[in-house]
This record gives sequence, structure tokens and C-alpha cells, in this order.
Amino acid sequence: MGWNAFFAEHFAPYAEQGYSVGRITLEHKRVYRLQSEYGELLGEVTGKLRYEATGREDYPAVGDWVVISPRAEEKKATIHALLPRKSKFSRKVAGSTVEEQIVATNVDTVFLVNALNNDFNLRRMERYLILAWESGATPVIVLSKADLCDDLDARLNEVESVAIGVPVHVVSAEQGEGLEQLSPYLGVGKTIALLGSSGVGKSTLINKLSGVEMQRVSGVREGDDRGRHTTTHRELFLLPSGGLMIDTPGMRELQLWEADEGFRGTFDDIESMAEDCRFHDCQHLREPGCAIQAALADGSLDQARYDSYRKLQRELAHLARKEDARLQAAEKDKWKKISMGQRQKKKKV
Ligand SMILES: Nc1nc2c(ncn2[C@@H]2O[C@H](COP(=O)(O)OP(=O)(O)OP(=O)(O)O)[C@@H](O)[C@H]2O)c(=O)[nH]1
Ligand SMILES: [Zn+2]
Repeated sequence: MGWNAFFAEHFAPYAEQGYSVGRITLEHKRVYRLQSEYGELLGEVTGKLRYEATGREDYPAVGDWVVISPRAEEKKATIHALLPRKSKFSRKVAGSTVEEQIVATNVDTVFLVNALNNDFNLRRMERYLILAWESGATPVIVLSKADLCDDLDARLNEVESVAIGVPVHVVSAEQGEGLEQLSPYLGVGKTIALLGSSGVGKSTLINKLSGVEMQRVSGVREGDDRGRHTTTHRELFLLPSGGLMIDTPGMRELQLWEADEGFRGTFDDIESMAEDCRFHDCQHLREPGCAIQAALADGSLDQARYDSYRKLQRELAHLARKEDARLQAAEKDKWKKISMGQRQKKKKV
């Protein structure tokens, strides 16, 4: 299931106390399905964990290793704690609420899936890249539906200009082409997450990689009475290769979550260009000696990419301001809880 020395080290003190461990494979309204040495169990977090949680981050997510006490006969478990995460892929919840949504954790490689038909969108790819770099997992771009594309070279050039240094693989899941390029990422104990908008072919790809109908592909989904045919939950499952795959629901609205490093990683070309501006605090507007303006003028920096850089930068700054306000409120709340708890204790005495 992807267990390794990192998790073993952090689990050791719990093992001494007789706890077991499991990995979250599915999350549904704060009930978790997990795999353990006792097989598949349904887990719920302890009241203590809930009480001490200050935000989404403190609750389990798909991919997490959790410390449990199993009740094997009932197929249930109590979740006491989370082991530290090696990587964490987050986005902002949809809508206007400023809240983190953890898409997947402990992921080694993220496949950023983009279809080579009308869905192809470089700006969206930049968003995915920011989140991927920020997560701590390694991004890999998978261009799907190659059979629907008649200008592959042009597309590849465009991708390479926004995804500098990121491996790019072209596949057609439906025709079973190019899939062997993905096997190096799917080795025993490796965790892969798939990200991409609805309809880019993620389920088709998963079916091909798993050799069986693991995830229902659009159009043949059972028990969906709303007539919508999309992946609706996140789930981790084992591939025949020994790799672990996390599928994610379609992400039409992919809102960024905090991403300093992810942003720098994605726009490394622009950030290092800006270091050549004459003024350290250059706004790249009308300052003399501005390297960005010069690069835009001579075409070495694409205007659309620069616009996207500015837009995403503003979006992240806006998010950071809102998140600061939320954290301050949460901190206040926590102290209120603590001082109330102390007052109650005093009363009891
Ligand atoms: N032409 C072509 N069509 C494909 C290919 N892969 C998938 N499709 C089709 O694209 C549609 C969407 O595929 P899915 O695999 O359900 O897409 P998805 O990304 O899982 O979508 P969600 O579940 O909504 O996130 C289906 O009709 C597939 O048959 C491909 O390589 N070539
Ligand atoms: Zn400048």
C-alpha cells in the first residue's frame, strides 16, 4: 500500500503502545474507508482528534496513513492520529468560502491529464502545475486523446513552453497507445494521482492501466440517477503493477490554494527574468531597465503567459489575505475554547 521507512519511523512510538496502522482509500462525510492488515475497515476519528483539529488539514484525507485501533470483527476502526504526510495536494473548496480541500496525500507522481482536443488549455495547465509543485509530488503531463489531434508538434511546443522541465507523455487510452511510457511511475508501492477536468479520459486511462473495469467510464456508470456520468468521489486503489492510483472528481473549477513554492516552480522562467530588472522592486510597468517589458517587446516572453502569471499572482495574494483573516479568527476561537475549558475545570474543583 505504499508503506515505507518514512512512515514506519513515525509509526514506531504508536506501535509500542499497541496501535495498528491503515491507509485511507475513501472518504465520505467524515467516515473513512481504510486498508489495514485486518483488511478493509470503516474508520471514524476520535472525539479528541476532532476537538483538537483546527482545520481541514488535521483530518484524514485519501492517501493518508492513520493510527488506528481496529475492531476487526465489526470491520471498524477508531482513528487516533495521522502520520506526517510526504506530500499533500490541496485546492480551495469550490465557491466563495476560503477553505482548504485536500485532494490527495502521500502522492509520488501526479499525472496532469489534458485532452488533445478542444479541451486543450495551457492556462489550466499552469494552474495544475502550481498545485502539483506545491504538493511535494512530482508532476508529469499526460496528453490524452492523441487520436483526436492532427497537430501534435504544435501542441507539444506549447506545452513545453509552460511546463519547463516537466516530462510530457502523449497517449490515447481508447486506442491503447503510449501507455507503456507510464509504467515507470506505476511501480510497487508508488502512489499516483490523476488530475484533470471532467471528460479528459481519466477513467478510460485507469481502466486501461488496471486491465479491468475498476472505475466506471462515462456513459456506463451504474446507479447514477441524476443522469450525470462523472467520477464523483476520490478513491485510492491498487493497480496490477503494484502501484496505487488515486482518482479525483472532475475539476472544472480548480481554485488555487496557498502556493508560494508551487507558483515559483511554475513560473521559474518569468521569476528569473525579473531578477534582471534594474530595480529590485520593479513592477514591470514603465520602469526603465525592466527585463520583463524588454522580453515582452522582443517576443521572448509570451504576453498570454505573462498575463496568466499576473492573474494567478493576484489570485494567490487575494487568497492569502483572506486565509490570514480566517486563521486569526480560528486562533481566537481556540483560545476561547481553552480558557472556557479551564474555567469549567475550576468550577468542578
Ligand atoms: N477519442 C478518444 N476518446 C477518448 C479517449 N479516452 C477517453 N475518451 C472518451 O472521452 C469520454 C470521457 O472519458 P472518461 O474516461 O469518462 O473521462 P474522465 O476524465 O474520467 O471524466 P470524469 O469522470 O468526468 O472526470 C468518453 O466518452 C471516452 O470514451 C481517447 O484516447 N480517445
Ligand atoms: Zn521589471
